[in-house]
Amino acid sequence: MTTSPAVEALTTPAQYEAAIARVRAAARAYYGGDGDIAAESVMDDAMYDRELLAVAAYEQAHPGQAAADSPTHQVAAGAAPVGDVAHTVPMLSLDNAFSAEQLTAWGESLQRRLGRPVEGGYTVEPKLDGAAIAARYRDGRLVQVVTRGDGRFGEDVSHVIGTVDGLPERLRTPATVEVRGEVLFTQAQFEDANRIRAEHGAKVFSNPRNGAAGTLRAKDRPYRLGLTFWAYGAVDLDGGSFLPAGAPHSEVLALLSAAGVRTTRDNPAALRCVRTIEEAQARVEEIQAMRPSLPFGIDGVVVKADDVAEQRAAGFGSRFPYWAIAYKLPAVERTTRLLDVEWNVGRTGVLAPRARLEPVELDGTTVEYATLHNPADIRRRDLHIGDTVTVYKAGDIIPRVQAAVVGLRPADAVEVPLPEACPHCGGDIDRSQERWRCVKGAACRLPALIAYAAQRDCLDIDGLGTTYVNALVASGAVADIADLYTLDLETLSRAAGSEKRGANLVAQIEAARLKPLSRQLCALGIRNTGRRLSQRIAAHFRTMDAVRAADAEAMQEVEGIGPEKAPGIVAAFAELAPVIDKMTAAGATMTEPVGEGAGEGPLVGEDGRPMKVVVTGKMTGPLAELGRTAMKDLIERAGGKSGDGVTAQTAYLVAAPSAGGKPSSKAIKAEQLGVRVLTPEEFADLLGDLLD
Ligand SMILES: NC(=O)c1ccc[n+]([C@@H]2O[C@H](COP(=O)([O-])OP(=O)(O)OC[C@H]3O[C@@H](n4cnc5c(N)ncnc54)[C@H](O)[C@@H]3O)[C@@H](O)[C@H]2O)c1
Ligand SMILES: [Zn+2]
Repeated sequence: MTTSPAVEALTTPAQYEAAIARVRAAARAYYGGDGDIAAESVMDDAMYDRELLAVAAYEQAHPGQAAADSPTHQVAAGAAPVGDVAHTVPMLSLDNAFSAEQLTAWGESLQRRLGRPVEGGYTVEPKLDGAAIAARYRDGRLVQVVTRGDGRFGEDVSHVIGTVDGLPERLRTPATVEVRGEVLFTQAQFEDANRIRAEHGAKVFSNPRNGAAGTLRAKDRPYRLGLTFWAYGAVDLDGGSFLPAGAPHSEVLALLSAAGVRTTRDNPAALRCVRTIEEAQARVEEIQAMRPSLPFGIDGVVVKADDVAEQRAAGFGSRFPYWAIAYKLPAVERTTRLLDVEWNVGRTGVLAPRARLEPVELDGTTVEYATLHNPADIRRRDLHIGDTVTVYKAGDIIPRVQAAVVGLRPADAVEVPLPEACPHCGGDIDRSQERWRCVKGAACRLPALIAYAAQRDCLDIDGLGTTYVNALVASGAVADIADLYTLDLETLSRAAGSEKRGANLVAQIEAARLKPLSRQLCALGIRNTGRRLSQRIAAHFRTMDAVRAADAEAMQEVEGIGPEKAPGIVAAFAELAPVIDKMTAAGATMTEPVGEGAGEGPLVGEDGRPMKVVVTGKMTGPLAELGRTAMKDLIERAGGKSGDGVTAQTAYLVAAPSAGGKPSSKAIKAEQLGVRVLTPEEFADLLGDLLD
């Protein structure tokens, strides 16, 4: 699904060495190995992972030429700052899987190592995107905190004791134990941290992970930043009196939780025990679905063998244990180039900047625009046109520009220019607040909005030319679109200069009022929704009430509205609530007649709307040859709509019975929601001759 930045296969020793140098330089910047505390990545993770895979592929193909100190077999690519505190047991990294197939392959390799099936089951827990630490407790008191470092030696960062939520200074039991886990900024802590840093004139952190890693290592900052901890393991240091020998992973974490440490069990995406890899995969998908709503970053899901004896039997490589794997989720942060900053004037006259970017693949979608807040914020982030910037996307929120990678700034980069006059009307700008606005306020855009609404393919009020509109706005008779519907003959005659023209306008406005919902939507002039999209929204929802009730997810069911546009459109409807109420009160039509835009076919519902169909797994029988796109086409030709996830609105789930007899996670969901599940054969029957 996600396309990745291309990395050429390495074919010569020179290319191989150059790739290693790039990986190492990126890793040094990433882990702060150059001694720079507020480390700044020069490559994004997706690119880094691709480069590292290319190095590994070359080493597989040319085993004799692999460098002894290759980043492929060193923790942190051998580039993290190493301290002088020896670890009790090495702190390793994790092997990665990027697909269900790779997770299955890992399960099979684990079985091969054990020489029999895994009996103790697996745990599935979030992979928190922060920095790893080992926290040593003696008799229940936290005495030392150490970073991962190179896995064998770490840095003493005990100065953070007392500032990390979830890592208490005292346990509820006098245990002597080393707790291992991840330290990070939650989203809220990250925003606080950047606010505090801005107040102290310090550079803002480019992302929560780098910020947390830098904060761990910074010993004498004049301010304190709150961090959060989640434990994902422990090392017994008192001969089994706190952690019984042989306690499975899940039980170790339960004991830590009981002792007062926050663990991956105490998390909205909590650790679960499962029996099979299929169940693990289903839980991975659940956690992935939760990701946008989590108040902190995760970059994957970790699956581990729960049983300690099985862990021991599987063993370790130089870089990672064989009994655990990180299922990586698509990147939510990428770096790309800032091409330009555009300024739009909002309905109330606010000047809103947005960044135009070199298109980049982020969390499964291509991103070309990102939010910027206001001029002061642009200056705080020290953004230049031409900069390489980090772009961050949490859930379905519009992506935002986080920071510039100052180290990569080209010589000809220029500070982002700020507007000198209103970009819409050319008038003066009120700069008294952080958000700049046109001094005309709402009146800045109103004449243009009304002229737009009056066009033929919108409300079609032919006689309402620019001069009359300006007169109506200037006299105060019209302050929004809804006011058009309440204008009387006298006011219109005055604006138009004669009673005859006034009467003509009254008749046209009366006709406009009766136009269907799609035209009324168009007249609202919502950014990103032209005439066509207004038609689709109206055909999909049928009533204004349904449109207003739709959240971003529901809005995306309209063809042509993706995760990028949906939140802005939903927000615009909310903002326009008073105008819509006024239009409704003035008698404007707020429904769309069935027929207009409604389809025909076996997948058209009784209400004339397309039925939602979700397809999962490989097709069989008469549909065996059809891939994803062909199935989607077929569903649409039948008048339906294809969707990715099973929801209460899904009409059918088409699923081949799985080979192992185990229902897929979608099938389980369908059953829970009472959605009908059809075999490919049954579905083919339903479609009838559409298949030929
Ligand atoms: N952008 C760059 O330039 C750059 C450079 C180096 C590394 N990286 C990124 O860093 C990652 C590799 O770094 P890594 O070797 O530190 O490994 P990693 O972060 O991918 O995975 C290992 C770490 O995961 C952490 N973790 C979080 N939750 C866990 C859980 N529930 N159970 C166990 N461990 C858990 C542990 O700290 C462990 O050390 C890659 O994703 C790579 O893209 C990026
Ligand atoms: Zn203006």
